[in-house]
Amino acid sequence: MEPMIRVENLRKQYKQGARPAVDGVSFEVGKGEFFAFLGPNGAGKTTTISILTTTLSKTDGEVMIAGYDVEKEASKVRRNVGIIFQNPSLDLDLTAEENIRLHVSIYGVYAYRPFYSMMPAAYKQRIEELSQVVGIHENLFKKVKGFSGGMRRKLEIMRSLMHNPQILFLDEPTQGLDASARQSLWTYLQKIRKEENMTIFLTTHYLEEAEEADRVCMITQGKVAILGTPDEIKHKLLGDKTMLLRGEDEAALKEELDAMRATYTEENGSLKVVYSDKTPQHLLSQLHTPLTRLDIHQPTLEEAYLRLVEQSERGVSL
Ligand SMILES: Nc1ncnc2c1ncn2[C@@H]1O[C@H](COP(=O)(O)OP(=O)(O)OP(=O)(O)O)[C@@H](O)[C@H]1O
Repeated sequence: MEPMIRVENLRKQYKQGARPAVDGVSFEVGKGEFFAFLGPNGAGKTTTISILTTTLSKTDGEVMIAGYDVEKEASKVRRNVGIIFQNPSLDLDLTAEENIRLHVSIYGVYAYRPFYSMMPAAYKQRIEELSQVVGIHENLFKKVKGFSGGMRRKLEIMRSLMHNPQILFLDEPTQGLDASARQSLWTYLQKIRKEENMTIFLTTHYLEEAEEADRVCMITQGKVAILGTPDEIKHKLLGDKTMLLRGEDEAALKEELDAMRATYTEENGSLKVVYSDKTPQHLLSQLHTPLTRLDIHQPTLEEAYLRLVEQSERGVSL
């Protein structure tokens, strides 16, 4: 099956750039996949996402979106994608619904009618459906001027979904939102993603937003540095997952760990035990020796990312 996004050897050299902003990037994203694209400032994320969404031309390479070539079939690509950029682009003097009506008519999804009541039933139904999902149903007919930052983002997301896109591109969608607005936005995005089996392509500087991604691609200086599931990336950059245990009876605890062929080392009177499942629960549930210490360290994507950036600054290649 053709992937939803296929990028092969993508390169972008800006006229004034000393080196290519994107330098031979390749990856594929499948249908319904949640793909996070991460990297430090200036790594080439916005350049890549702009090429993938047809707003910037590439220098070299091949990019297929929903089976269409970004350059030869740009309008078909646009019909299949929804885009949310860093800076909101709403008309504050219009109501939420008017903003959407204008957008869908510009994009040729529905012909423009001067009143909501005159719009086709399919449009009204989609508005009803989506406004419930993103939680702005009560405010549909109010001016955007009075909306909070979180509500404006929800409206943008709703607007970008009106034409049933197969892929949603989100370029730092929660920039400038407070923690609770960020969380509620993600709840809605995940809900929409499940309901519509939509592919999500995300760039973000909030690493915890990428923890739930199916796969993560980290780029540095225009090149893919690492690509894999969050667990694979953490393992590759941070090594084994471990916990510190101390038993009431150390010999008995070691015996139990040996019996289950667990890997461990001794560290300041505790045992540093490696676990490979998502959580150490399975391993712990098999121990009978009472524990006097249990310290579990769950590595985060943020730690993995910081390690990568530090290695890239030192010129270490993976
Ligand atoms: N129009 C342009 N002309 C010349 N160079 C550019 C242009 N736009 C971006 N660049 C350069 O290309 C590189 C990649 O920039 P890009 O904006 O894609 O990075 P980014 O990963 O999105 O960064 P950020 O996290 O800061 O948004 C940077 O070195 C940047 O200075």
